[in-house]
This record gives sequence, C-alpha cells and structure tokens, in this order.
Amino acid sequence: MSHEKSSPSTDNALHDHAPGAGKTKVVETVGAGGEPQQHIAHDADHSDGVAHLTDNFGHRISDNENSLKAGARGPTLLEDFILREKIFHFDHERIPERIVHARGSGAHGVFECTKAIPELTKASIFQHVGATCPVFARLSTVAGGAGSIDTPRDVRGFAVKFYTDSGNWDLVGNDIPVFFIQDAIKFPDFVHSVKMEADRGFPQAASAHDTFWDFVSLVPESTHMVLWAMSDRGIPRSLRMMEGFGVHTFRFVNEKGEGHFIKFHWKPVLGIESTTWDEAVKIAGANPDFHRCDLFEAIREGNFPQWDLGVQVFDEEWAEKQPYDVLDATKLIPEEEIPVQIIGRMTLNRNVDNFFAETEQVAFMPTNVIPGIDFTNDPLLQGRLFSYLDTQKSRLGTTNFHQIPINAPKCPFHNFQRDGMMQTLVPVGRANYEPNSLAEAGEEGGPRACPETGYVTFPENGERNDPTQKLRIRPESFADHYSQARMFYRSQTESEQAHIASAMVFELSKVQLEHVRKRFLANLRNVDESLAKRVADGLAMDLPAKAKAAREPQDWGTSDALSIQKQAKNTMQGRSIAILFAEGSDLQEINRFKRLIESEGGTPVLVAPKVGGIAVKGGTLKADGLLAGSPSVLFDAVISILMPDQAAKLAHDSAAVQWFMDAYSHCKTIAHCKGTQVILDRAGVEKDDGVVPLDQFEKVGVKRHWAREPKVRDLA
Ligand code: HEM
Repeated sequence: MSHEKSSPSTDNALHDHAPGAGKTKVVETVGAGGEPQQHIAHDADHSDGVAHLTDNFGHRISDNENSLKAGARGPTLLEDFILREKIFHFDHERIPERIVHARGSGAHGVFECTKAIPELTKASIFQHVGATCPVFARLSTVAGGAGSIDTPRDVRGFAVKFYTDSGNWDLVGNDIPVFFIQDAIKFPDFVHSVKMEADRGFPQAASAHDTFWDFVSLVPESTHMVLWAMSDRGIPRSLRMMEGFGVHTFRFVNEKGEGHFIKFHWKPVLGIESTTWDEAVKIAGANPDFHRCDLFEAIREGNFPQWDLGVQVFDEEWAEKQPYDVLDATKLIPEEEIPVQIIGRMTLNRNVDNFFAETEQVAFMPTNVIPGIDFTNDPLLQGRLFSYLDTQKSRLGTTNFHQIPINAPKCPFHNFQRDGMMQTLVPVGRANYEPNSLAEAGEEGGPRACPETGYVTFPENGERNDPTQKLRIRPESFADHYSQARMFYRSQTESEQAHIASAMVFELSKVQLEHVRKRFLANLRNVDESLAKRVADGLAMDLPAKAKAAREPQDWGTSDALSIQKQAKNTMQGRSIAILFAEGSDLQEINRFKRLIESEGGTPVLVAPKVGGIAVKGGTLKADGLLAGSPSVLFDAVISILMPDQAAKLAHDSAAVQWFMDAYSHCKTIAHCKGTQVILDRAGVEKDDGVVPLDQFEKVGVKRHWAREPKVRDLA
C-alpha cells in the first residue's frame, strides 16, 4: 500500500482555496448600508482568473459583507452557518508558538554536493558531486515570542531540512558553535531563566535581566557561550551573513560500517557581518522585521543567499588526546586544529508562498537522520532526540504532523502507522500490521524492512564508557569550563573585545540583584583578568574574589576563525547602500552610483526628503524611502549627493543630521559631495578613512571603519 497514492493532491487543495489573481471579472457595487461589495457572475469559472467564494465544504457564498439577521436592524441568527464557520475558523487560527525559536523566517532552496565523500559516509546526498536535493531553512531568534523583534542580542537558530531520496535529514543548528549547557536535563531551567521573567512577563526577547544572569553565573559551563552571545555574533547584520553550526559532534558512517566523528559548519558566501549594539537597538525601532524583510527581499530580487556546508572530520583516537571532551557541547574544535572541508553548497532561492503553512508549520527534529549520519553520546544531543518529536504533538496538535506538506518527505514513505487526528491519507486494504501473509491471498501485504538499506545505528557506544553502569553523573572530562572561553576572548580583535566588555556592562547593569553581578564577575576572572576588570570598572564595582574553577583554566592560544573582524570581506555583495538626494541633485551622478553598486552585487536604495517624485538635475526622480523613515541604521554605507541649498535646509532637519551621525558612529563608509559638508559639521562627522569624497567611494568600499570607534563611543 502506498501512502502517496491515496494522498489528496496538495496542488488541488491550494488552488481550490486560492481566490485567483490577474484578469478578474469582479464587479464592484455598494450595498444598502453603503458597504462595498465585490461579486462575480454566476457562470464565472477558474479560467476567468477568479473563483467562487465558498465555505470550507464547497457551498457558494452570496454575500461576504452581511451576516443573516432577523430584520435589517435585528439580531443575528444562529442559523447563519456561513458566519459561524468563518468566525469558528478564525477563532482557532493561532497554534502554540515554539517554546524556543518562536520567531523565525523560512525559505526554500537547494543543496548541491560539491565534494563526494563516500569514504566518510554512505549518506546518499554525499555520494556524487552535483547530487542535489530540495531544502527548507528556518533561521530564528531563540528567546523572543513569535511577534518579537529581529535584532535582539540573542543566539540565532539555523535549521535546515534536506529532503533527500533516502528520507528527510534535519540539521538543526545555531549560529554559535557551542551551547550554554552540557546535559539536556538543564535545558528547561536554562530556557526558563532567559525567557521573560515568570511573574512580570518581561523583558521580551532579552537576556539583560536578573534570571538569565543568575542562572549563567551559577552554571560555569555556560561561560563560553555567554562570551559568544555577548560578542558581535549575538547581533548579526543579516540572516544571510551568519555562520551556522551543528554544535554537537555527530558521526558519519560509510558503506563499510566505519565511523568518523564530525562537526557541521555553514559558511555564508556573503561573509559574516554584525551590527553594533546601538545600531541593533535603533534597527528594532526603525524596522522590527529587519532580518525577515532582508531575507525575503534578497530572494525576491534573485540575490539568492548561499552557504557552503563544511565538516571537521576526526576520529576517536584524535578526540582522546584533546584537553576537552568532544561529546561536550560547550566546546568547539578550533579550525586551525581540524580544518573545515567544504562538501556542499546551499542556495535559498524561493520564498514561502504562505508563512503559516510553511515557516510556522515546519517541524524540525534532530532525529531526522539518514543512513550514513548518526548521533553520538553527547548528553545534550541525546535529550534533544526526545524533545523535538514530543513538542510537535503539542504545537501541531496531532501525530500526523508529518503529512503537512512542508514536513512530508519527498521520497515515498510506507508503514503501518494508522489513524490519529487529522489523518489525511486513505490507506487501502487490510494490511495494517506485520508480519502478514495477505499477499498470498492476492491482497496488498504492505511494506517490509530491509536489513541492507535500512537505517542501522552505529554499534559503538563511545570510548571511556561502561554501558553496564547506570549513573546520574557528569564525566570529569567535561569539567574545564573556562579555557575555551578564554581562547574565544583572546582570539578577538581589540574592538571586538571592547564590544564584549560593553555588552556585559550593559546586560549586567540591567541585573538588579547585586550578588548575581558579583558572582558573574568572579567567574569572569577565570576567563581573563583584564576583561573582568574592564567589566567591573564599567559597572563601578570592585572585583570580587576569583571563583573557584572545577578545573584550572589553561591557555590554549588563539584561533582567527573565531573573530568576525579578522575574516571581514570588503564587498558590496548583498549589502544595501543608501543614496541620499534632494531637489536639484544630479541624476547622472546618482545613476552612476546606482550602476556601480548593482554591478558589484549590492542594492542601491534611493532616500530623499519626499518619495513621490522630486525635480532633480536631468529629470524627476522617485525615492525608495523617506529620509525620516529610512534611518541610516538600515544600510551598510551611505552616499550623499545634495545641492548646497538643499544641504543647508537639511542641516536643520534632525532626521538628516541623525542620519549622518548614526552612519558615522556605526563606523560606516560615508561618501559625500561638497555640499553635504554643512550637515556633516552639524552631525560632528570628522574626516577619516571612511568619510570620503564621492569619487573615493569605490576605492574605500563597504566595510566598517572600526578604528573610528574610540572617537564615537565610550566603550568599556
Ligand atoms: C536539550 C537541549 C535542547 C532541547 C530540549 C531543545 C528543544 C527545542 C524545542 C522544544 C524546540 C521547539 C521546536 C518546535 O516547536 O518546532 C526547539 C527549537 C529549536 N532548537 Fe532546540 N533544544 C535544545 C538544544 C538546542 C541546541 C543545542 C540547538 C542548536 C544546536 C538547538 C536548535 C534549535 C533550533 C534551530 C530550533 C528551531 C527549529 C525551527 O526553526 O523550527 N536546540 N528546541
């Protein structure tokens, strides 16, 4: 029996509900109460580009504006099944949001294998260069609710569903390669502490509050990830410019049954880019959907975001020699030790058609693995293997959530699971059990397992482990909580270190329990004394005694791969650059910059004091954004082309002055004409490598000028 044979066609389902678009035959009238009415002719059909409005059972509706009443001014009748169905459905539209990662943005795409690795894994997708499979990615924040802002300081989820020919593989990772805790049993405690506080319901989407810092200061294993979250990684510029990590050590298994440990990495082709904290806060006000819009618009414009998938491969022998445990999710493996080999590329090339049906209903599960990919004994991963299947029942309401099109595999699936709420398949025949001999009687006997091609769990249980003992114990090899946090901090540039210190000062300043601040500072002394001192000074607090470490931290050197600034790309690709103009600005000059930006893969955005069309030298020009509604925090660099009289006028407009002040204080390139100088003077913008005349824009490019930062911000 084949499930897909009896499955209703998704296409039909979609089209039956679609109102149709394009060449409609809609007649507009006005009802007795002045209400607008839109009707179609009784003989209209789909070919007219508009469908008949019906209820959910296919009954045509005659009036979508008025409920059925006992008299024109009388009460509404219970008999009105059309009204009742419409309101009933609306009343139940919302489903529970995800307990974590509630806010996310999704897109479809394709994954292509760029390096065959059959010696490492039998996973079908990695057998041949050029092999492809469809993917769906959901990139998310963690702490905030579904309606929260896109740019809080937070970890970002990086979940990808690969619809392979051997079933779905979900790589459910984050944009930070380590995690806050080592054992799944602490996850509910950790999440409770970071979410809005239980009694007051705030703060939303923020870690700057008592309970988060209370928890992390009591749990030293979280220190490494706290450093990452307080670094610029916690405030990405764009979802398209984040790295992704599988976090846990996984296992590849090849055809011979040999296993290799691996770590998964996603490397963004556009490079890694972050905002500054002040900028992230302002973006939240200017456009709370900043990341969602950015991803959607890039894909709509054909600027498809891409990531290379890489793996670090190592064996147990190597793992045994490391000063940390590779099963401990609070540790990473420096790329300098085990380089990342690129094995494929993901391109996100199609926006969702419907946010709810796809992005909201997609159900990722780390248990979705395919032959050739296996788990390890990482105790955080082991807990996740239970959690995700379990939570889908609560969120999507039925064990049949796998039938929702976004979750269904694209390869055939057959089994004896039956019935349940919202069963949409219609299995035929009597074979809902196995073994059976119905085939001998000419009936459909159903599917059977295959020992050769079916999923076989890797037999080894891991080294240094006695599976005959049942223990609630954390291995001693997990006890070093600070050495990698130190390595992370010391691998950052001076300006990145300052950002971490300032982020900690900011967050701890919101912590009202003073003993919590002290305890965190005491822990921080184990990471780096100068950092602890800096944060204490920023809070005007004395340094408390150093916390006792379970294991004395070691100096493990530095790793450039941990710094964003050391890997920064000076590129216009994927970046948006504002061109400010006003009356009389030179159209030719504006077009020259537009062409330059476009040819480099960037997006020029025209900004002006009015949008509808302004008389410029050489014609009339419409703007994409109003100056007052398009603050410079939304762009990666700004260009200003203004006639002196207009510049003089704008010098008295706070939106214009703030525009340059922000671009300057966020260390962005400002390319400007002579006329603009009057505004720059009012904004306190001083000349430097990034504040340049128009003709130097191309040479300077779109990058951050971090050397400027000490002039504009008093960092901790
Ligand atoms: C024991 C630890 C963890 C537990 C129990 C846990 C549990 C959960 C749960 C219940 C959800 C909501 C899923 C849904 O409603 O669809 C979720 C989402 C998610 N988790 Fe975890 N999680 C854990 C650790 C992690 C770690 C270490 C990572 C990263 C490696 C991670 C990445 C994600 C992502 C990306 C999502 C969002 C998936 C989506 O976009 O729908 N989680 N997690």
